[in-house]
Amino acid sequence: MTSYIKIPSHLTPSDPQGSELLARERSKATFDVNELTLALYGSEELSRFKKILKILESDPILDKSNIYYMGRTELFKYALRKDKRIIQLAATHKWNVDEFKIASRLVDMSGPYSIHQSMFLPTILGQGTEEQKRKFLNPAIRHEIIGCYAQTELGHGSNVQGLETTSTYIPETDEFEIHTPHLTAAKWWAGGLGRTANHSVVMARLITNGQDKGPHPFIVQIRDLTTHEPLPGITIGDIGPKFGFNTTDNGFMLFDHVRIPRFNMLSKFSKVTKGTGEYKNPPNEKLSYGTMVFVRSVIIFNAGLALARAATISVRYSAVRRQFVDKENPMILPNGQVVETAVLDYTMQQYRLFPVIAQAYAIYFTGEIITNLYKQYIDQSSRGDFSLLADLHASTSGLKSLTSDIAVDSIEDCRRSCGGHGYSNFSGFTRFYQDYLPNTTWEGDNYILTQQTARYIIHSKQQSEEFSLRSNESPTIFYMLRYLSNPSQKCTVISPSDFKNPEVQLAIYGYRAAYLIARAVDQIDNHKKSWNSMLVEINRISRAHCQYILVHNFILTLQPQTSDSMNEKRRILHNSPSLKTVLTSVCNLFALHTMEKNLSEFLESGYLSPKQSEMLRVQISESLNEIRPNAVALVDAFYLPDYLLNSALGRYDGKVYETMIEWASKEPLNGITLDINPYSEKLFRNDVKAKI
Ligand SMILES: CCCCC/C=C\C/C=C\C/C=C\C/C=C\C/C=C\C=C\C(=O)SCCNC(=O)CCNC(=O)[C@H](O)C(C)(C)COP(=O)(O)OP(=O)(O)OC[C@H]1O[C@@H](n2cnc3c(N)ncnc32)[C@H](O)[C@@H]1OP(=O)(O)O
Ligand SMILES: Cc1cc2nc3c(=O)[nH]c(=O)nc-3n(C[C@H](O)[C@H](O)[C@H](O)COP(=O)(O)OP(=O)(O)OC[C@H]3O[C@@H](n4cnc5c(N)ncnc54)[C@H](O)[C@@H]3O)c2cc1C
Repeated sequence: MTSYIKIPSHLTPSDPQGSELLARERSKATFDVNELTLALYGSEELSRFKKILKILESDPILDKSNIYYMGRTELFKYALRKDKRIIQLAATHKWNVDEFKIASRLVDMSGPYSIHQSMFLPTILGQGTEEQKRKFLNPAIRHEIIGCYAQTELGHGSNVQGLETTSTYIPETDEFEIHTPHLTAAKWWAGGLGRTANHSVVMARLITNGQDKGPHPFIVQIRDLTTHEPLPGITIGDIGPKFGFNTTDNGFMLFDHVRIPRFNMLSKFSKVTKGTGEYKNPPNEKLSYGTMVFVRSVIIFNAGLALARAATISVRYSAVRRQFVDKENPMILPNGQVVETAVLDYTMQQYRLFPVIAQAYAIYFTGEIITNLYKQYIDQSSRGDFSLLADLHASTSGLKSLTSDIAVDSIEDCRRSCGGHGYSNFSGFTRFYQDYLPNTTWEGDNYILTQQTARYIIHSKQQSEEFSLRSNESPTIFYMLRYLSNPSQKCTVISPSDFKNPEVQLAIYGYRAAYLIARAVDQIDNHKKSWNSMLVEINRISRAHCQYILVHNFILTLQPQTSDSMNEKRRILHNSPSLKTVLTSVCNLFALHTMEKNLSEFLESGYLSPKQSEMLRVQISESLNEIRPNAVALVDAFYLPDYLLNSALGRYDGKVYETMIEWASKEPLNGITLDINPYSEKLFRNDVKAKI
């Protein structure tokens, strides 16, 4: 890339250098970073990751050095080029789905084909018959057709039952007619629809024999495969600039009585019979919402990765960045020189950043557990057993909401922890934050989704006679019985270190959640409170329940398991006392910091006393001290390469200042000649100065 300013090459940052500071941090670690990386990825995935990284890093089309200087159109073209390139590389190197996902994660830019891969393919896979998969899935996997997922409309997104687009069965021709009856029925937001897709999953109300059977998925070809023009009766466009996610062409679409064959209704679960138009009910009414459950489970896992990334940038930078000399405890180099204190040594910075490391680990482990639960559901449902669906829907809804909220808040906290440089695109936070942000809205607005979780739990409590029975089936609400059976219990903590006991932590979380649930049920059942009047409480219930799950899963991950049930990753962890020790500190910090952030609810429940809450704060401070020597190593273990981070602040080698000035010298604004005379005729000249 062109530099427009020549930076004097003899200048280096004042000592100590960033690389030296990070090396000192790394030498303090009490555990083997490579071992922890292996425990997170597993040897097979790690070696695939390294292999794919090498390919991507050296590919000129996937070079990221220019992207901070691009506007929307240029960025979109770049995104299309890189999407095509990944597909070509996948074919050359014969990548499977997992390898393809690794490559997409590393290239780290939503693109015109993203929704094809994340929603169009999974919808056909999950909702199509074998015949439909042969017709649509195989060409879609080969990218001979490109699809999108058009569910949301201009007037309705959350209320799926309120969608207005219709799909009416026409027995005479054995077709469906897709139609947009009102402006509010215009499909809106679908990723890839604006300029790219030639097919779409369209969620439309199925009307047959005059009866409205509600929203169902249909495959509709929307553009000509040769000219790429919209097909007759279909109007399509890009919806315009957005807060972020500008590398994807989110689109709108209107249908004017467009006919498609009956075959195109995805019919794995419900069907319309040829000629008679008879409707065959699905085994569970919500199976057509299956793609949302899948994507929500992916969002939970991705929240852990987003937190790991934010923590990596801000922790490394805070180890390099120095401000003021802490007079009571100055930073002294091996040569005796007193230097300014690394901002990571300020306790306030630790209190802001170390909980983010802990959140990343906590959500990573729950992400893995939810991914496995989803696989288990898919396995059972393929045999006609849908018993896990209600619990899976409840837990993925609440956890998607909680984890993406945590991630959005923490990414911004991490960005701010980098001071002024956090505001520069070179921090690696700007597009990352903008593109992450819609995770709190898409696949279900985060506030709305908490109602799904709370409703499931409240129903379970209301049916308390069968509750114990149902809780056996439900892997996520078994804890409630224990606390509901003895509502006057008190927390047993008598000294700060008692808070480190996992049993104590679970009891505190369990009691608080059960208390909120019992109180809401009392309000609804005995005081006839309306659902709407209870929405704030309902949101609290879902969050309390999901925080319990996160803490429970972290503790579970660290507990010894029978070797049979342990996979390679867990075996590495359990065979290493040093890993278990450091992760136990991280787990404690997660549990206790989350508790402190929600202290009013724990106190209100009466389980925790004000005296105990003081001890809690003492123990949090203790946990921060425990983590301090391992902070950089804990983020290094995430193994997020510079190629992914694309951050001057979070570089592995600590060369923050050298990179900042080098990247600034490439700003094209530095290359244009300006006429700043306010009275001259020309506003400015666009000719470029001599290139260096
Ligand atoms: C093969 C190759 C694969 C490659 C894959 C590669 C990569 C994959 C990777 C990545 C993906 C990662 C990240 C991001 C990807 C994509 C995001 C980008 C784009 C975003 C797209 C979108 O946003 S698409 C649109 C999404 N829209 C929504 O989410 C709408 C939200 N609203 C709803 O879901 C629902 O309407 C509702 C849940 C809010 C309310 O439901 P509704 O039916 O209206 O009514 P009720 O509330 O009355 O519920 C009735 C009962 O049904 C239960 N229920 C509801 N939903 C579900 C469900 N989904 N599953 C199961 N059960 C459900 C509900 O609990 C009620 O039950 P009870 O009657 O028993 O109480
Ligand atoms: C970047 C991006 C990409 C997207 N990609 C796609 C895509 O590919 N395909 C697709 O189909 N869709 C897509 N969407 C749409 C997305 O799924 C919806 O925007 C989302 O589900 C929220 O729905 P809504 O916009 O109707 O919000 P609304 O429901 O209108 O929400 C507005 C406000 O009302 C509140 N609210 C609404 N109902 C209730 C209630 N019952 N109780 C309490 N509060 C309530 C909400 O909390 C929110 O604060 C995308 C959206 C974005 C931002």
